[in-house]
Amino acid sequence: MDKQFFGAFLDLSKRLCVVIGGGKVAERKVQSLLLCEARVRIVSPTLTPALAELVSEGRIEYVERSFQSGDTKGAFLTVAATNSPEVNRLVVQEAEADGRLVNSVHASTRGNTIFPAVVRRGPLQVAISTSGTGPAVARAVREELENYFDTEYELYLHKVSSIRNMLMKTIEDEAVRAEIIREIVQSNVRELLRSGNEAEADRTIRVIIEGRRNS
Ligand SMILES: C[C@@]1(CC(=O)O)c2cc3[nH]c(cc4nc(cc5[nH]c(cc(n2)[C@H]1CCC(=O)O)[C@@](C)(CC(=O)O)[C@@H]5CCC(=O)O)C(CC(=O)O)=C4CCC(=O)O)c(CCC(=O)O)c3CC(=O)O
Ligand SMILES: NC(=O)C1=CN([C@@H]2O[C@H](COP(=O)(O)OP(=O)(O)OC[C@H]3O[C@@H](n4cnc5c(N)ncnc54)[C@H](O)[C@@H]3O)[C@@H](O)[C@H]2O)C=CC1
Repeated sequence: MDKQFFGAFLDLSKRLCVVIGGGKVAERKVQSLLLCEARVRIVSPTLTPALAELVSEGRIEYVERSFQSGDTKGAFLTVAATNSPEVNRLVVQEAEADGRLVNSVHASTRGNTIFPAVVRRGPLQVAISTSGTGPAVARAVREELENYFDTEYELYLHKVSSIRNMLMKTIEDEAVRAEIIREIVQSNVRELLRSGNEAEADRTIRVIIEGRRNS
Protein backbone atom coordinates (compact mmCIF):
# COMPACT_ATOMS: atom_id res chain seq x y z
CA MET A 1 0.00 0.00 0.00
CA ASP A 2 1.21 3.51 -0.77
CA LYS A 3 2.28 5.64 2.18
CA GLN A 4 -0.70 7.40 3.72
CA PHE A 5 -0.61 11.01 4.96
CA PHE A 6 -3.15 12.34 7.44
CA GLY A 7 -5.22 15.12 5.86
CA ALA A 8 -6.13 17.94 8.23
CA PHE A 9 -6.92 21.66 8.07
CA LEU A 10 -4.89 24.03 10.20
CA ASP A 11 -6.05 27.31 11.70
CA LEU A 12 -3.02 29.50 11.04
CA SER A 13 -4.53 32.87 11.85
CA LYS A 14 -2.04 34.96 13.87
CA ARG A 15 0.27 31.97 14.28
CA LEU A 16 3.94 32.41 13.46
CA CYS A 17 5.05 30.64 10.29
CA VAL A 18 8.76 30.86 9.49
CA VAL A 19 9.80 30.50 5.85
CA ILE A 20 13.49 29.86 5.12
CA GLY A 21 14.36 31.01 1.58
CA GLY A 22 12.90 33.81 -0.52
CA GLY A 23 12.69 32.46 -4.08
CA LYS A 24 9.81 31.66 -6.43
CA VAL A 25 8.66 28.60 -4.52
CA ALA A 26 8.85 30.40 -1.16
CA GLU A 27 6.73 33.15 -2.73
CA ARG A 28 3.97 30.65 -3.58
CA LYS A 29 4.06 29.16 -0.08
CA VAL A 30 3.91 32.65 1.51
CA GLN A 31 0.84 33.56 -0.59
CA SER A 32 -0.95 30.45 0.74
CA LEU A 33 0.03 31.28 4.33
CA LEU A 34 -1.11 34.91 4.05
CA LEU A 35 -4.46 33.81 2.64
CA CYS A 36 -4.96 32.02 5.96
CA GLU A 37 -3.89 35.12 7.93
CA ALA A 38 -0.71 33.59 9.28
CA ARG A 39 2.02 35.79 10.74
CA VAL A 40 4.84 35.18 8.27
CA ARG A 41 8.58 35.66 8.88
CA ILE A 42 11.09 35.06 6.10
CA VAL A 43 14.77 34.32 6.66
CA SER A 44 16.73 34.63 3.42
CA PRO A 45 19.61 36.65 1.94
CA THR A 46 17.48 37.44 -1.14
CA LEU A 47 13.81 37.98 -1.96
CA THR A 48 11.73 37.91 -5.15
CA PRO A 49 10.29 41.33 -6.10
CA ALA A 50 6.81 40.24 -4.93
CA LEU A 51 8.15 39.15 -1.53
CA ALA A 52 10.15 42.40 -1.22
CA GLU A 53 6.92 44.29 -1.82
CA LEU A 54 5.14 42.36 0.93
CA VAL A 55 8.02 43.26 3.27
CA SER A 56 7.85 46.96 2.34
CA GLU A 57 4.09 46.93 2.89
CA GLY A 58 4.71 45.49 6.37
CA ARG A 59 2.69 42.38 5.59
CA ILE A 60 5.54 39.98 6.41
CA GLU A 61 8.60 40.11 8.71
CA TYR A 62 12.02 39.81 7.11
CA VAL A 63 15.36 38.61 8.48
CA GLU A 64 17.93 39.39 5.79
CA ARG A 65 20.50 36.63 6.11
CA SER A 66 21.10 32.91 5.64
CA PHE A 67 19.51 30.34 7.95
CA GLN A 68 21.04 30.02 11.42
CA SER A 69 20.20 27.43 14.03
CA GLY A 70 17.42 28.69 16.27
CA ASP A 71 15.54 30.44 13.44
CA THR A 72 12.60 28.05 13.60
CA LYS A 73 12.05 28.46 17.37
CA GLY A 74 8.53 29.51 18.23
CA ALA A 75 7.16 28.71 14.78
CA PHE A 76 3.89 26.81 14.60
CA LEU A 77 4.78 25.82 11.03
CA THR A 78 8.17 26.10 9.32
CA VAL A 79 8.76 26.01 5.57
CA ALA A 80 12.20 24.97 4.31
CA ALA A 81 12.16 26.63 0.88
CA THR A 82 15.79 27.22 -0.05
CA ASN A 83 17.33 25.77 -3.20
CA SER A 84 19.77 23.80 -1.03
CA PRO A 85 18.63 20.32 0.07
CA GLU A 86 21.38 20.40 2.78
CA VAL A 87 20.04 23.63 4.31
CA ASN A 88 16.47 22.38 4.04
CA ARG A 89 17.48 19.21 5.84
CA LEU A 90 18.93 21.23 8.75
CA VAL A 91 15.76 23.29 8.95
CA VAL A 92 13.61 20.15 9.01
CA GLN A 93 15.82 18.56 11.71
CA GLU A 94 15.55 21.60 13.97
CA ALA A 95 11.77 21.83 13.71
CA GLU A 96 11.25 18.07 13.99
CA ALA A 97 13.45 17.88 17.09
CA ASP A 98 10.78 19.94 18.87
CA GLY A 99 7.93 17.94 17.31
CA ARG A 100 6.71 20.89 15.27
CA LEU A 101 5.19 21.10 11.79
CA VAL A 102 7.64 21.53 8.95
CA ASN A 103 7.29 21.50 5.19
CA SER A 104 10.25 21.10 2.86
CA VAL A 105 10.17 21.96 -0.83
CA HIS A 106 12.48 18.99 -1.42
CA ALA A 107 10.59 15.76 -0.82
CA SER A 108 13.89 13.99 -0.16
CA THR A 109 14.49 16.08 2.98
CA ARG A 110 11.35 14.66 4.56
CA GLY A 111 9.42 17.37 6.25
CA ASN A 112 6.29 16.14 8.03
CA THR A 113 3.81 18.42 6.22
CA ILE A 114 2.83 18.69 2.54
CA PHE A 115 1.29 21.75 0.90
CA PRO A 116 -1.64 20.56 -1.23
CA ALA A 117 -3.20 22.12 -4.33
CA VAL A 118 -6.46 23.73 -3.18
CA VAL A 119 -9.84 24.56 -4.71
CA ARG A 120 -11.56 27.28 -2.65
CA ARG A 121 -15.24 28.19 -2.80
CA GLY A 122 -16.11 30.28 0.22
CA PRO A 123 -15.89 27.98 3.23
CA LEU A 124 -15.53 24.90 1.02
CA GLN A 125 -11.97 23.72 0.48
CA VAL A 126 -10.87 20.73 -1.53
CA ALA A 127 -7.23 19.89 -0.89
CA ILE A 128 -5.36 17.65 -3.30
CA SER A 129 -2.14 15.79 -2.65
CA THR A 130 -0.37 13.02 -4.50
CA SER A 131 1.58 12.21 -1.31
CA GLY A 132 4.48 14.07 -2.84
CA THR A 133 4.74 11.75 -5.83
CA GLY A 134 3.48 14.06 -8.61
CA PRO A 135 2.77 17.70 -7.75
CA ALA A 136 2.02 18.53 -11.39
CA VAL A 137 -0.82 15.99 -11.21
CA ALA A 138 -2.13 17.66 -8.04
CA ARG A 139 -2.22 20.93 -9.98
CA ALA A 140 -3.99 19.33 -12.96
CA VAL A 141 -6.62 17.73 -10.69
CA ARG A 142 -7.13 21.12 -9.02
CA GLU A 143 -7.75 22.73 -12.42
CA GLU A 144 -10.22 19.98 -13.34
CA LEU A 145 -12.11 20.32 -10.04
CA GLU A 146 -12.28 24.10 -10.41
CA ASN A 147 -14.66 23.49 -13.31
CA TYR A 148 -16.74 21.04 -11.28
CA PHE A 149 -17.03 23.28 -8.23
CA ASP A 150 -18.48 26.30 -10.00
CA THR A 151 -18.78 29.60 -8.18
CA GLU A 152 -22.41 28.89 -7.17
CA TYR A 153 -20.99 26.49 -4.62
CA GLU A 154 -20.25 29.40 -2.32
CA LEU A 155 -23.90 30.56 -2.30
CA TYR A 156 -25.06 26.94 -1.93
CA LEU A 157 -22.85 26.36 1.09
CA HIS A 158 -23.85 29.62 2.77
CA LYS A 159 -27.50 28.61 2.33
CA VAL A 160 -26.97 25.13 3.78
CA SER A 161 -25.02 26.65 6.67
CA SER A 162 -27.69 29.21 7.57
CA ILE A 163 -30.45 26.58 7.36
CA ARG A 164 -28.36 24.32 9.60
CA ASN A 165 -27.99 27.13 12.17
CA MET A 166 -31.74 27.80 12.02
CA LEU A 167 -32.56 24.07 12.48
CA MET A 168 -30.16 23.83 15.42
CA LYS A 169 -32.22 26.50 17.18
CA THR A 170 -35.70 25.33 16.22
CA ILE A 171 -35.62 21.52 16.05
CA GLU A 172 -34.47 19.61 19.10
CA ASP A 173 -34.27 16.13 17.64
CA GLU A 174 -30.80 15.70 16.14
CA ALA A 175 -31.92 12.82 13.89
CA VAL A 176 -34.69 14.97 12.35
CA ARG A 177 -32.25 17.82 11.73
CA ALA A 178 -29.83 15.44 10.04
CA GLU A 179 -32.61 14.02 7.84
CA ILE A 180 -33.68 17.47 6.70
CA ILE A 181 -30.15 18.50 5.86
CA ARG A 182 -29.51 15.23 4.05
CA GLU A 183 -32.68 15.69 2.00
CA ILE A 184 -31.69 19.23 1.03
CA VAL A 185 -28.18 18.13 0.05
CA GLN A 186 -29.59 15.26 -2.05
CA SER A 187 -32.21 17.47 -3.72
CA ASN A 188 -31.75 19.54 -6.89
CA VAL A 189 -31.06 22.75 -4.89
CA ARG A 190 -27.49 22.96 -6.11
CA GLU A 191 -28.52 22.52 -9.77
CA LEU A 192 -31.18 25.22 -9.32
CA LEU A 193 -28.59 27.64 -7.93
CA ARG A 194 -26.18 26.73 -10.71
CA SER A 195 -28.81 27.67 -13.30
CA GLY A 196 -29.50 30.96 -11.50
CA ASN A 197 -32.87 29.87 -10.11
CA GLU A 198 -32.47 30.97 -6.49
CA ALA A 199 -36.19 31.54 -5.83
CA GLU A 200 -37.02 27.98 -6.88
CA ALA A 201 -34.12 26.67 -4.76
CA ASP A 202 -35.50 28.49 -1.70
CA ARG A 203 -38.99 27.12 -2.42
CA THR A 204 -37.63 23.56 -2.61
CA ILE A 205 -35.86 24.04 0.73
CA ARG A 206 -39.06 25.36 2.34
CA VAL A 207 -41.08 22.39 1.05
CA ILE A 208 -38.53 19.92 2.45
CA ILE A 209 -38.45 21.60 5.88
CA GLU A 210 -42.24 21.94 6.15
CA GLY A 211 -42.72 18.34 4.95
CA ARG A 212 -40.49 17.00 7.73
CA ARG A 213 -41.88 19.32 10.37
CA ASN A 214 -45.40 18.13 9.68
CA SER A 215 -44.55 14.44 9.46
C1 LIG B 1 6.39 17.36 -1.91
C2 LIG B 1 5.94 18.80 -2.23
C3 LIG B 1 6.47 19.61 -1.09
C4 LIG B 1 5.76 20.91 -0.85
O1 LIG B 1 6.15 21.87 -1.47
O2 LIG B 1 4.84 20.92 -0.01
C5 LIG B 1 6.45 19.29 -3.56
C6 LIG B 1 7.73 19.06 -4.05
C7 LIG B 1 8.24 19.38 -5.33
N1 LIG B 1 7.52 19.99 -6.34
C8 LIG B 1 8.28 20.05 -7.47
C9 LIG B 1 7.87 20.54 -8.71
C10 LIG B 1 6.63 21.12 -9.03
N2 LIG B 1 5.68 21.54 -8.11
C11 LIG B 1 4.61 22.03 -8.77
C12 LIG B 1 3.45 22.59 -8.16
C13 LIG B 1 3.06 22.46 -6.85
N3 LIG B 1 3.72 21.74 -5.89
C14 LIG B 1 2.95 21.62 -4.78
C15 LIG B 1 3.27 20.85 -3.67
C16 LIG B 1 4.37 20.01 -3.49
N4 LIG B 1 5.51 20.03 -4.21
C17 LIG B 1 4.42 18.99 -2.40
C18 LIG B 1 3.71 17.71 -2.83
C19 LIG B 1 2.26 17.90 -3.21
C20 LIG B 1 1.56 16.61 -3.49
O3 LIG B 1 1.42 15.80 -2.55
O4 LIG B 1 1.10 16.37 -4.61
C21 LIG B 1 1.64 22.32 -4.94
C22 LIG B 1 0.54 21.25 -5.07
C23 LIG B 1 1.22 23.22 -3.78
C24 LIG B 1 2.19 24.34 -3.42
O5 LIG B 1 3.30 24.45 -3.90
O6 LIG B 1 1.76 25.12 -2.57
C25 LIG B 1 1.84 23.12 -6.28
C26 LIG B 1 0.64 23.20 -7.23
C27 LIG B 1 -0.31 24.27 -6.75
C28 LIG B 1 -1.40 24.54 -7.72
O7 LIG B 1 -1.15 24.92 -8.89
O8 LIG B 1 -2.55 24.43 -7.28
C29 LIG B 1 4.84 21.91 -10.16
C30 LIG B 1 3.83 22.23 -11.25
C31 LIG B 1 3.67 23.67 -11.56
O9 LIG B 1 4.27 24.54 -10.91
O10 LIG B 1 2.95 23.88 -12.52
C32 LIG B 1 6.15 21.39 -10.34
C33 LIG B 1 6.89 21.11 -11.65
C34 LIG B 1 6.52 19.77 -12.23
C35 LIG B 1 7.04 18.56 -11.44
O11 LIG B 1 8.23 18.50 -11.15
O12 LIG B 1 6.20 17.69 -11.10
C36 LIG B 1 9.57 19.50 -7.18
C37 LIG B 1 10.66 19.26 -8.19
C38 LIG B 1 11.56 20.46 -8.44
C39 LIG B 1 12.70 20.03 -9.36
O13 LIG B 1 12.47 19.39 -10.40
O14 LIG B 1 13.83 20.36 -8.98
C40 LIG B 1 9.54 19.12 -5.84
C41 LIG B 1 10.68 18.57 -5.02
C42 LIG B 1 10.69 17.11 -4.88
O15 LIG B 1 9.81 16.37 -5.38
O16 LIG B 1 11.64 16.68 -4.20
N1 LIG C 1 7.84 22.21 -3.59
C1 LIG C 1 7.58 22.76 -4.73
O1 LIG C 1 6.45 23.07 -5.01
C2 LIG C 1 8.70 23.00 -5.70
C3 LIG C 1 9.98 22.84 -5.28
N2 LIG C 1 11.01 23.15 -6.11
C4 LIG C 1 12.36 23.09 -5.49
O2 LIG C 1 12.41 24.25 -4.61
C5 LIG C 1 13.70 24.79 -4.57
C6 LIG C 1 13.63 26.30 -4.52
O3 LIG C 1 13.13 26.76 -5.77
P1 LIG C 1 13.07 28.30 -6.15
O4 LIG C 1 12.28 29.04 -5.13
O5 LIG C 1 12.62 28.36 -7.56
O6 LIG C 1 14.62 28.67 -6.03
P2 LIG C 1 15.29 30.11 -6.05
O7 LIG C 1 16.70 29.88 -6.46
O8 LIG C 1 14.41 31.07 -6.78
O9 LIG C 1 15.25 30.57 -4.51
C7 LIG C 1 16.05 30.01 -3.51
C8 LIG C 1 15.99 30.95 -2.32
O10 LIG C 1 16.64 30.35 -1.20
C9 LIG C 1 17.48 31.33 -0.60
N3 LIG C 1 18.55 30.65 0.14
C10 LIG C 1 19.60 29.95 -0.36
N4 LIG C 1 20.37 29.50 0.66
C11 LIG C 1 19.79 29.92 1.80
C12 LIG C 1 20.13 29.78 3.18
N5 LIG C 1 21.23 29.10 3.58
N6 LIG C 1 19.32 30.35 4.09
C13 LIG C 1 18.21 31.03 3.72
N7 LIG C 1 17.86 31.19 2.43
C14 LIG C 1 18.65 30.65 1.48
C15 LIG C 1 17.99 32.16 -1.77
O11 LIG C 1 18.50 33.40 -1.31
C16 LIG C 1 16.70 32.29 -2.56
O12 LIG C 1 15.90 33.35 -2.03
C17 LIG C 1 14.43 24.26 -5.81
O13 LIG C 1 15.62 23.63 -5.35
C18 LIG C 1 13.49 23.26 -6.46
O14 LIG C 1 14.10 21.99 -6.60
C19 LIG C 1 10.78 23.62 -7.38
C20 LIG C 1 9.50 23.75 -7.88
C21 LIG C 1 8.36 23.43 -7.06
